[in-house]
Amino acid sequence: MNIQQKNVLLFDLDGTLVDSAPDLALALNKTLRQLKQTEYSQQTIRHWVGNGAKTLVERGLSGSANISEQLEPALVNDALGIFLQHYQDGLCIESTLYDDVKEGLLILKSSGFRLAIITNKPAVFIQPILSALGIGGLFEILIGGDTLTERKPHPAPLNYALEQLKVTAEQCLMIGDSKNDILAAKAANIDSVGLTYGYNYGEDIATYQPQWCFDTFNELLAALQR
Ligand SMILES: O=C(O)COP(=O)(O)O
Ligand SMILES: [Mg+2]
Repeated sequence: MNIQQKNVLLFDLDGTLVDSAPDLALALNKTLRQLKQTEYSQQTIRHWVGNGAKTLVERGLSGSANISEQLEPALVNDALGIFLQHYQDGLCIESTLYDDVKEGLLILKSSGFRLAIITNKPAVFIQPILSALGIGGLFEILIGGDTLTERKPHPAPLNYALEQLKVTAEQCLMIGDSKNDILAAKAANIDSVGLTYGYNYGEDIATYQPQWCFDTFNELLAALQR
């Protein structure tokens, strides 16, 4: 289907609209320090973002994107609680919208597109981050990694969005930076856009074959408006 025939845009959050890695890294390193574990650079932690808070904490404790089988569940549990508190206390200190996101979303909204957020981060953080960055009132629904029992790359959050918005898969476009977004979209029969500037574990998003790839938010905007 042609990209101009889409009228419902399902946006991923981290790495797509918001460069949230600085604050995720700050909170993770505070957690690791408190637990007397090794800390990591923001550059390293960027490659660990994308599967929600618990996985990020497990990767931090493992020092790798591959989670160690030796991790103690009690340590993970403690670390997750500490991390969520630190992140809550500093949700938007260094996080920023990517270039042209605010202006672009306002144009899309006023041109009649319906907008939704489908992220893997805990739902409780979504609205405060959107509000802090000045894009709080634009989205009809906000779906987090804990809204349902399944999260991206599972198609459930996308199917749930279709139900809530009462729209068809054909009307929708999933827009994300990570393979989780593209795989979830394919499993839900929704066309997708891969944005190349976010976090995808250091991999090229084109490898996952979204229908379209763009290097900037403005290129996406231009394609939707053409
Ligand atoms: O917080 C994460 O793990 C990633 O969230 P995202 O799904 O918005 O990219
Ligand atoms: Mg993302």
